[in-house]
Amino acid sequence: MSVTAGVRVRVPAKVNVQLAVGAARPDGFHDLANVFLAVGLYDEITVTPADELRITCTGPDAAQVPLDHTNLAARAALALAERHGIDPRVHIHIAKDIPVAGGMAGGSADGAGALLACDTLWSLGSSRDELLAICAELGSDVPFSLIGGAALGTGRGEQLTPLEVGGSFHWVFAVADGGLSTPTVFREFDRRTEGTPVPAPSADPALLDALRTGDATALAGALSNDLQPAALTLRPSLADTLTAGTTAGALASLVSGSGPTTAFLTKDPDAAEEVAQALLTSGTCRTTRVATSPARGATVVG
Ligand SMILES: C[C@](O)(CO)[C@H](O)COP(=O)(O)OP(=O)(O)OC[C@H]1O[C@@H](n2ccc(N)nc2=O)[C@H](O)[C@@H]1O
Ligand SMILES: Nc1ncnc2c1ncn2[C@@H]1O[C@H](COP(=O)(O)OP(=O)(O)OP(=O)(O)O)[C@@H](O)[C@H]1O
Repeated sequence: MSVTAGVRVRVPAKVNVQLAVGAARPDGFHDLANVFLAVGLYDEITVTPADELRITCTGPDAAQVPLDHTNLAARAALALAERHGIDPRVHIHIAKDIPVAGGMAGGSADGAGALLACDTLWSLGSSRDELLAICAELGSDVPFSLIGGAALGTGRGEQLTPLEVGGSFHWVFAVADGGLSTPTVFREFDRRTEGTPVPAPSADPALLDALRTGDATALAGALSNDLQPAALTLRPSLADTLTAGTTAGALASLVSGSGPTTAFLTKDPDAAEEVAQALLTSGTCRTTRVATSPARGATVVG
């Protein structure tokens, strides 16, 4: 009996250490200055040849993941297959560890991972730029999931400039009950800013410097997220989570992307464990995760 080997790809989650949001564009998207940092929480995507395109998912949040062709992993396989005239008959298995609808780009990670895995399985040898172009069609966060590390995303977040990171940063993530819809959070941003001029978004030089030098205290002073007030309006209980983490000794806290996951920067791994424990005890979140950044982008691991 012959066994056809699959391809396994590991893809990290992200936190936005700066998310500067401009006014809504005519296409409904917002121009961003989006400073992405990949964190060491991973989904693993395995693709194997099959009779038809099929998705399965395991992990604590698996029940919330769509298993039809709206799944970003399926969309990635279909987009790549179409471009190369291939019949996308693969089984895509997602071992999901990234919180779903948590503002940590979990679906985007699966899209980028499936794209790299199918490209490898089908021996297409696409260039990084070809893969990035497909990623950008799939979603604003997907290109960053492919490259990982740290990067400034402009346009709607899909135009990436890699950034230097001079050290490790230690994070705690507090996972909330239920998700927040990204479009709803952007709409709330629009409602809050209606009638006031929204400045063009730009990256904060102090923040880029803190990343470059690996200075956690300086990074803590520069963290910012223009979507945070909108996320807090939609989910007021997140304010208690943010307070619980800072009271427990985090250097700084913020909502991760569109939320509702909250992120806490700590000075070292021991402090991260302490903050995670205090957050759990506070009862202001469903669970916590500790992770270090930066992390490598989508990588074939087997
Ligand atoms: C909040 C972030 O996660 C920060 O990294 C991203 O901006 C969202 O990226 P994403 O989930 O990949 O979003 P997409 O799938 O591209 O877009 C989903 C929806 O979010 C809103 N959206 C997204 C990105 C952007 N620059 N402006 C927007 O207004 C739009 O309503 C869009 O229809
Ligand atoms: N592979 C996938 N994993 C999780 N959700 C997916 C996937 N594909 C499609 N989705 C859909 O996308 C929605 C958002 O899920 P996701 O976990 O990507 O959110 P997010 O982390 O907040 O995204 P972002 O940070 O990029 O805005 C889910 O509610 C689900 O319906």
